[in-house]
Amino acid sequence: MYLPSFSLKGKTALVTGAGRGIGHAIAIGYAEAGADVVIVSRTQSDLEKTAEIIESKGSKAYIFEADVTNKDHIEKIFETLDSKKIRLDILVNNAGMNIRSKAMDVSDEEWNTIMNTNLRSAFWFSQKAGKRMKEAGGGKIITISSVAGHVALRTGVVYASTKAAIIQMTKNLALEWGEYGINVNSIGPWYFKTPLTEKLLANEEYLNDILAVTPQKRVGELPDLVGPAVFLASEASNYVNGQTLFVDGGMTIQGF
Ligand SMILES: NC(=O)C1=CN([C@@H]2O[C@H](COP(=O)(O)OP(=O)(O)OC[C@H]3O[C@@H](n4cnc5c(N)ncnc54)[C@H](O)[C@@H]3O)[C@@H](O)[C@H]2O)C=CC1
Ligand SMILES: C[C@H](O)[C@@H]1OC(=O)[C@H](O)[C@@H]1O
Repeated sequence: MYLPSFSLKGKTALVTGAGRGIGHAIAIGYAEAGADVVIVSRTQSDLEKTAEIIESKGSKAYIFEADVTNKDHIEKIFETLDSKKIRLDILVNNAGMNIRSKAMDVSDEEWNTIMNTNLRSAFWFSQKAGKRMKEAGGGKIITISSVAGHVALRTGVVYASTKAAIIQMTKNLALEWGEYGINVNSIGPWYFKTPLTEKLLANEEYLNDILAVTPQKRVGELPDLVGPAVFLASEASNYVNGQTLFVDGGMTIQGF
């Protein structure tokens, strides 16, 4: 038999930023693939809505209202998972944000907020999850980067720097943890309509600029991203390590 399993049945995944947007979609997609899901974000009401949908799919949802920039919150999440003996097979570092300042205008506060949310949190969650996955004999770590980590965009140098760093963090963690059966990969989306981007995408001129450099001439729909996220969380990607999968309608191949 050559076809590996794409199912996540019997697995437990932790998804940060699962209250809305891409994280919400991945959390539900994982439940549809059979996983139980630990969902983390700052907004309890968003988490409860996500949990309700996860449970409607026959999976368990574990809610953690937390700020991923607060290391004590991260510590508390893993202490709780350990005390409740909740396994961790899959980690998706999704939580992220952007402040689209020009480089000459970036403040210290903006730098710290974007770096702490997008990059620092992903490393601490990965370190905590990696230790448990090593003990368990393996696991899957997926971090959401961006095409902004690979090509220059007009959406901010600090955000782009965090997304490029995620690509390199992914390679280094894969190098160190591959022998423990841990697959560490990243997904680099182009534009998807979410609360983070809806104002931008509502601007017709801006949307036309996006489509002009997108071979598929459309922005992403959330199922376009959930498929690759399920692949990287499943046994079907057991020999894929340290990679960044750009889910971008062909944007990153666009030359002239
Ligand atoms: N939407 C898009 O077009 C693209 C998004 N991305 C990345 O995808 C990821 C998700 O983006 P979207 O779903 O669009 O964003 P969003 O703003 O719609 O959702 C982000 C989620 O992260 C949570 N979050 C943010 N800061 C947090 C914190 N400090 N602690 C806990 N939770 C926090 C929010 O509560 C929300 O649930 C981000 O890493 C973003 O950089 C990458 C490329 C394109
Ligand atoms: C493609 C980028 O990641 C996209 O650009 C933005 O302005 C948003 O911050 C998204 O992340």
